[in-house]
Amino acid sequence: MLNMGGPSDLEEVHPFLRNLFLDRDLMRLPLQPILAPLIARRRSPSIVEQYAKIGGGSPILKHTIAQGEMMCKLLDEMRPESAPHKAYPAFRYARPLVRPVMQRLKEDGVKRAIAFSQYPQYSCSTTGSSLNEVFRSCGIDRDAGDVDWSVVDRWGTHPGLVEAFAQLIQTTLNEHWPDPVERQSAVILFSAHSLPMKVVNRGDPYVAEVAGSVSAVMQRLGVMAANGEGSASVTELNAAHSGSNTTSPTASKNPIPGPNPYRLVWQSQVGPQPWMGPQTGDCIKGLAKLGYKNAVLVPIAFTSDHIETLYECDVEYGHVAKEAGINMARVPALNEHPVFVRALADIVAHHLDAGERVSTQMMLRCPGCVNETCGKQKEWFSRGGRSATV
Ligand SMILES: C=CC1=C(C)c2cc3[nH]c(cc4nc(cc5[nH]c(cc1n2)c(C)c5CCC(=O)O)C(CCC(=O)O)=C4C)c(C)c3C=C
Ligand code: FES
Ligand SMILES: [Fe+2]
Repeated sequence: MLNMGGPSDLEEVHPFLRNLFLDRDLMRLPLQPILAPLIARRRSPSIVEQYAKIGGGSPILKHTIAQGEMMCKLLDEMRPESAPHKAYPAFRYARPLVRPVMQRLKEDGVKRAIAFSQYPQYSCSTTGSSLNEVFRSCGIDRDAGDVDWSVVDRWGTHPGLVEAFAQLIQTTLNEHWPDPVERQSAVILFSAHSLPMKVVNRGDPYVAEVAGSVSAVMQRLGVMAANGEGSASVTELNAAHSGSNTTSPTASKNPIPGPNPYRLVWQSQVGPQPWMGPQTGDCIKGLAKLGYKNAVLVPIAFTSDHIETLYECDVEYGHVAKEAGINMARVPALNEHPVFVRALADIVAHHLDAGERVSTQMMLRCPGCVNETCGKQKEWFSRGGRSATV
């Protein structure tokens, strides 16, 4: 279960940031081996403060272990022919790091493994970086035994993922806005970690794939609305509209039944370079200026809680919304949601049934890619992780 990971305690913040700034698949810096620890040291105090405010560390390992155990239990029932299934969290920047995990696979005598990216949408800066690290650990160093590899690299429109998001959004809307007119007026802001424009323009598929997830979730919410399971029915809206003195101009003028209005927005950009926009914070302020009163924030590109949901969304954007006069709710991260965990098991079961080593889409490098490791890694995985010619 490949992911970036997060510091489990405050002590791990510096090594986590150092590993992140050292990652040449994520960013290229001059004199990187020297600069990375220095930048990490400079950024550590403010990041330590953020992790201290969310309970002293990232909960990502706890969630990944729980998701893995639940997924494997389901898989053992669904696919006895490949049982027992076992999940190994393997993180890019925090413990358990990819390299020692590859060593454990060897010690455990594993013969068949799936590199299962836990990022639903593919970016070379996230999934690509993790796959490159697996390749470096096993393909180049050959320190992980003789494992037959395949890859699950993207699943941003899997029906189970879409269903879990749609259910979580609908529940949040229902709970946060008991009044159907107010509820219907809430703007759904799908917020994803941004990408530098340099990466987008190289042909990285992430931005388009996140948009694909958003479309699929909105389509599902539309079906739920049509079936009367959605935000508000026509009768409900008409009844509420006739007697309502709602504070939101957009709500009282236009009570259309159906899914809510929505936008895809981007968060967490760092540094002075241009990044994909519009930025989440600016959008919250902009909506307030346009007269909107209600918004719901959906973390669409990460599967468990982390500093971006718990600190940036809840603390920072919570503050922005309050200042701007927006009543904002945050949709919970997927974490151990049963529909989501079943989706993980279903993705693996289908992958095993299909017998495909890598997806066609994974084999296509970014048209602007200049990172040779990407090409070697893809070739290596397409051969099942065997006989690398490096
Ligand atoms: C799908 C999600 C993410 C993408 C895409 C992504 C790209 C990306 N990130 C940086 C630089 C930084 N990211 C940092 C933290 C961070 N990044 C993500 C997710 C994605 N990044 C998360 C979830 C986190 C937080 C970890 C946590 O524990 O919650 C940081 C460190 C924090 C900081 O210093 O502000 C940096 C730096 C780049 C350059 C990039 C694409 C090229
Ligand atoms: S950067 Fe996308 S394939 Fe290399
Ligand atoms: Fe990031």
